[in-house]
This record gives sequence, structure tokens and C-alpha cells, in this order.
Amino acid sequence: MSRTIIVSNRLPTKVLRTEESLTFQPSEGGLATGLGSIYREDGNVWVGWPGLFVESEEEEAYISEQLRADSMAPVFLTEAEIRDFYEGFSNSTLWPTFHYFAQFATYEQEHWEAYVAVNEKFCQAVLAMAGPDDTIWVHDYQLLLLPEMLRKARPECTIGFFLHIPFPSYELIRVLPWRAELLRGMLGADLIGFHTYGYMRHFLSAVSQILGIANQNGQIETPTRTVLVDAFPMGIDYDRYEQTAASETAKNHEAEYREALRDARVILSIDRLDYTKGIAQRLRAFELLLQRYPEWREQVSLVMLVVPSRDQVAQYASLKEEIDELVGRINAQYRTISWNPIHYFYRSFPLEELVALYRLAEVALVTPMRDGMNLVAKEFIASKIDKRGVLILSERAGAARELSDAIIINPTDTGQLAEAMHDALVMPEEEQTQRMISMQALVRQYNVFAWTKLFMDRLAYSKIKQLTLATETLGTTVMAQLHERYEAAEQRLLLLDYDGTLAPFNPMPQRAKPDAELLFLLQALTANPKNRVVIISGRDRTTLQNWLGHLPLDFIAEHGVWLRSAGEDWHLFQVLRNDWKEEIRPILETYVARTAGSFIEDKDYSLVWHYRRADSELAAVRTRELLSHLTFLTSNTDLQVLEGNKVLEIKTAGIHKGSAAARWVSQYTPDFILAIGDDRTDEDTFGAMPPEAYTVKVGTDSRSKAQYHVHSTTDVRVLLRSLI
Ligand SMILES: O=P(O)(O)OC[C@H]1O[C@H](O[C@H]2O[C@H](CO)[C@@H](O)[C@H](O)[C@H]2O)[C@H](O)[C@@H](O)[C@@H]1O
Ligand SMILES: O=c1ccn([C@@H]2O[C@H](COP(=O)(O)OP(=O)(O)O)[C@@H](O)[C@H]2O)c(=O)[nH]1
Repeated sequence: MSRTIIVSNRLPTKVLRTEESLTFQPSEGGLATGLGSIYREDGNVWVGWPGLFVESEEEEAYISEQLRADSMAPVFLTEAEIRDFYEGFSNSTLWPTFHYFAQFATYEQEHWEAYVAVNEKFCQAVLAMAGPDDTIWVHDYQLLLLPEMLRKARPECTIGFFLHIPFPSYELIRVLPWRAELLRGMLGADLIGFHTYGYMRHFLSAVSQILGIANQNGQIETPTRTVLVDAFPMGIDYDRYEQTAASETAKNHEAEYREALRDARVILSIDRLDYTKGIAQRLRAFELLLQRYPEWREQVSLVMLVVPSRDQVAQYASLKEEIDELVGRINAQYRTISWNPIHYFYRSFPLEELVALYRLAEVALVTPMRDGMNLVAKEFIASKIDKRGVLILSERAGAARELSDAIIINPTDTGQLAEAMHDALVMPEEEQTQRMISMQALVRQYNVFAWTKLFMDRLAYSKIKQLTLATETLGTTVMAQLHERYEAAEQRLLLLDYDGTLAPFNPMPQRAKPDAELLFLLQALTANPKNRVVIISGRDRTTLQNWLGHLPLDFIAEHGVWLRSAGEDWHLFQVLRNDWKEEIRPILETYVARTAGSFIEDKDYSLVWHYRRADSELAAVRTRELLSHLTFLTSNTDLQVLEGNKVLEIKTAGIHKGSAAARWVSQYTPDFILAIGDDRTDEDTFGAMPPEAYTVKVGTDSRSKAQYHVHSTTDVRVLLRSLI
């Protein structure tokens, strides 16, 4: 039976050491509370850290056994790992960077190394648990490298990844010294999910600008697989909160609190201690409310729950001091004998008491500076079974994308926040109910079960999509048949593209010179009199001549403009004119001026606009512009525009790799053909081949006309070596 293995840094249960024993308690934090409702189904397992350092092997065995009974598999972390991996790289590098607090971020090589090592530790733990048919679902920023590690160990495995925190703009990500490794780590997954479309867009932009891999509608073609990227706003277990809110226990707790607070109306705030949550700013706004509207004094109390979190990290410790100080000051200034402005708790509450607070509060203040989603906002809504109450929500929480019936505020605008509290306190009941009903309908429908189903269905789809690629992998069976036909053939034609096929694609074209291994391979292939080896490239003939001219190779240069058979002279595909260049060159020059990093290559009978060194997003926009501009100019002429790998080439129509390759096929009547290429211009070659030819695409683009695909230039070399 196939199961889902959930993997996250923290397990939904945390183990606490008291003086006499170990106790097991639910973990706080949205990831654990949100996913906690679903993992026990169908024999699923959750792999993660149980939240304490074990002191002996016996203790480890005891904890493992207890957790196993509840479908959890603990990964034990040492004190040094918690310091460098958890408090260090995860919470002092990634957390501040991803939440736009880059000024708090540290960049320590030791922390990075611990991060790699702990991700590896999780990888081993997952591999020990997961069968080949199991689906692995990795969660959050502590495990960004894990998808790729798992992929290397199990290439066919189904891996999903979900990020619970924001994915920031490229400008923040680019600062990280390990940015490329982190993105590649995530791309090990088949599906990558984010809470919002905005985070997804930032991720796609970072992948394009840092790794140079473009996407089409959230579909990324890596050299080995298609990876889907999508937005899945996480929900809560709605029924659980609704039912708890209706329970006697919650009602009794609420009655207790009401009695203690007398008639004071309640504004509620609940968060983990975190500088991202805007707690200090919220306190200042509450103070401003009391200043601006003295009528609320002795009438309204702020009940503020702060759950201890990451207190070993410096910024968290100093935030705690700041909050203590602010609460102390405001209370000292406004308190009366019978009224406390702020009731501040620094601990965590059990579910029933939490829900009792949600019931009690008229207003919930959820005002983070940045928050991936924020489940407290959704829990408040689900607990309001009387359909009253007002949610004040920061525009920078992921939840704001969905909960548009909340009062949406900018958390740095203290004045706006104070006004929002006032507005909430005077909001007519009818309006409250109207807003609450519409938010409840949404939170009920898009609950955590719907979220999981949506993610899992999409993950299954990503796998089906990979398997139905138009091209088939050049596997052992096909290879055996290919070898058999190769051996039996008397006249073989090998059509080999250069950049991205024989040599890896290089951002500096002149650096892609053939290495010794490639020269050896080509020499060995051409040494066999049955072989005719054609280098079929978009490059100019001089470069090809200089690099490879000493070998008995045939050449198709400039995408079919110049041709040369081994031992003969270069000749043109047909008589060509060049007068059109004077009209087109100035247009390309304006695009160079408007697109930093792009340049023009002037070939004998074509002009090429290269953008491999330009900003990838700008280049995508300019390419579309230039294409439509050129299409307009070249209509009714004998010119064509070819789109290659990060190039646009303008030349005489009808001449391309395909038309040139067709000449070789008709001239030499080969009984074995192998054509290999990687980019769009090679599609013309594939399209011109007879059906019995072996056409091989480097990469997994499902739109290729090739019959087969290999993953990389390394695979091409393995294939060519096998023919020697
Ligand atoms: O494990 P901790 O270091 O104690 O931190 C608790 C969790 O905090 C973060 O939660 C996020 O996930 C929520 C659910 O998707 C989301 O609503 C919230 O905005 C996020 O901040 C963190 O991402 C988790 O990994 C932590 O376990
Ligand atoms: O005493 C508490 C206070 C809060 N929470 C839970 O902690 C989670 C906080 O998640 P959220 O998404 O709001 O933010 P995060 O802490 O994950 O950044 C919510 O499910 C709360 O119910 C809890 O378990 N005990």
C-alpha cells in the first residue's frame, strides 16, 4: 500500500522533560497545528524532530516507541545541530531573509554546513521509512535541500514540497551566498507549493534569474524533469475549532474569563514570540487608541498571548524584553484599580482555553509585518459560532489574500491600526455578521483537508505529466536496438548539434571550446569509414573551422547557411543576399541599448540578437517585443526569424538546420541516422528526418519532435562512446 511520508523539522508532538518524567504535548506553530489533523490517515507517517535533546539511548528508544504508536518517526538532533542548523541557518539566516528582515540575517559557513548535514540526516531517516511507492511530502524552510537529496537517492520517487513562509523577492534571495544550492534543493521535488501566488511568482523569478531556468505557466523544465509550481493557501481543521467552540469546556472557560474581566470588551492577539508578528507595533497602536479615544479606557482590554519561541536566537530574546517593557509602561500609565489595559501571557494555552479566548474576543488583532499564512486568523473565524466579531488583518499575512472581509491594514501604520480597532469596536452587529458569514464559508470550504487533497492531486498529476512526455528516455531496450542497427549499417549518418549537445551551454560562447574528451570522441567516430559525422550548429563557420576543422568532419554552420563536407571547401546553401541587414541592424541595436547584457552577432548571412547575459525576465519581455516587431517587418519578405537558446536569429527563409540536414540525408542515402540536439533550432533537424532515424533531444521538453531524450551533455558523450 502506498503511504504519505510527511517530513518537517518539528513533529506535531513535542516531548518535554520535567523533573521526574518526559511528557508529550502538542506542538505550537501553524505547520504542526494545521497538518496535525491529517497525518494519521491511511498509515501515513510523520518524520521530524521531537523538540528535546535526548540524554541516553534508553530515552531515545522510549521516545521512539511512544511516538511510533502515534505514527511518528523522530529524528533526534544534537545540541550543536540545534544551535547551528535550527537557531543558526534556519532561524538566523533563512527566516529573517524570507520575511524581509535581512538586517537580522547572519551568513555563517558553519551554520550552512550544519544545515546541509541535518538535511542529509533527515534524508537518511526518510529513506529508511519510505517504500518505492510512497509519496514524500517535505515541509518548510528548514528542509530546502531535502527534495534534491531524496531525488538523488530515489530518482523515480514522488516528492512534494511546501513552503509555509513567504518566498521573498529575488532582491533578498540573491543576497544569500548559498542561493543557487537552496533553489536547486527545492527543484528536487515534482511539485513545489506556496501559500500565495505572490510567493510563487517570486520563486519562479529567482529560479529564472539565479539558475537561468525559465518557466511556462509555473512549469519548470529542469534538465531531468518537469517541476510544477503552484499556490495552495493552507486551511485549518474547521470542524475541530467549530466543535470545540460549541463544547461545554470552552463555554465554561469563557465564563470564567468573562467574570474575571468584568465588563471589559476584549481585543485578542495570539502569536508565537516573533519579530515578524508585529507585536511591539500592535502594542503601540493600542496605546494610541487609548490616547486618541479616551472613552475606551476602562472599557476595552487587550488580551495578548505570546507563545515562547526560539528564545536562544538573539533577536527573539531582545524582542521579549521590548514587549515586557512596553506592556509594563502602558499598563502602569493607564491601569485603574478595577481595569487592566493589557492582559499579557507568555506561555502556551491548550486548545479549549485558546478557543474560549476566540469566543470571548470581539476583535482579533492579527497584524504581522510578514507572515506566510497565519492560521490564528482562520481559527478565530471558525470559533465564532455566534457569527459576531471582527478580524483586523495585516495586508502582509498570506491569509489577507483570501479574507478580504476582514479590516485589512498596513501593520506599520500605527494610526491606521488604532483607527481600525476603533472601527471594529463600533461596527454594527449586522455588518459583523455579514462579514463573518462570508469568511466562515470560505474558511470552512478551503479547510486543511481540501488543501491536502488539492496538493496531493496536483502532485499525482505532475507525475502523470512526466510519464506522458512525448519523448521516451533512451533506455536500455532502445539502446540495445540502436546498437544492433548501428552495427548492421554500412553508411551511417550522425548529425550532432554543438552547444548544449556536445558541449555544455556556456554563458560566454567563446568559452565552450571542445575539450580533450570531445576531440577524442569525434576523432574515434570519424576514424570509422562507415561513419559520416556532421556538426550541425548555429555557430559561424570560422569558429567551427578553428575548433574542429582539423578533424574529418562535415559541417553545417550558421543554421544551414554554410556547408562543408570533410576535405572540401565551404559553400553556401544557396546564393544569398545581405542587403536587408542595413535595415534590421539598427532595430537590433535599439534592443541592445534597451536590454543591458544583450549583444548582436553579425554572421555572414544572418544577424543574431543574443540575450544569455541579460536579466532573464527583462529578456523574456524584450524577446516577445522584438519577435512581434521583426515578424511585422519580415512579412512579405524572404526573411525568417529563428528562436534558439537565448538567441533570435534573422536570416533568409527556408534555410535552417532541417533543410541543410535533408541534403545530407538525400546525398548519402544512409542506412542508419542518429540526430542529437537540444534547442528549438534542432527541432528543424528532427522534423526533417525520415521515420527510421533515431532523433534524440537533450532535455525533457515535452514539445520536442524528437523520439527520445537524454538528460545532459554527459549522457550524449556516454552514447557516443558506446558507438566507438
Ligand atoms: O518550529 P518553530 O521554530 O517553533 O516554529 C513554529 C512554526 O512556525 C512557522 O509557521 C508557519 O506555518 C504556518 C502554517 O503554514 C503559517 O500560517 C505561518 O505563517 C508560518 O510562519 C514555520 O514555518 C514552521 O516551520 C514552524 O514549525
Ligand atoms: O498557546 C498557543 C497559541 C497558539 N497556538 C497555535 O499556534 C498556531 C500558530 O500558527 P500561525 O500560522 O498563526 O503562525 P506560526 O506560529 O506558525 O508562524 C495556531 O495554530 C495556534 O492555534 C497553540 O497551539 N498554542
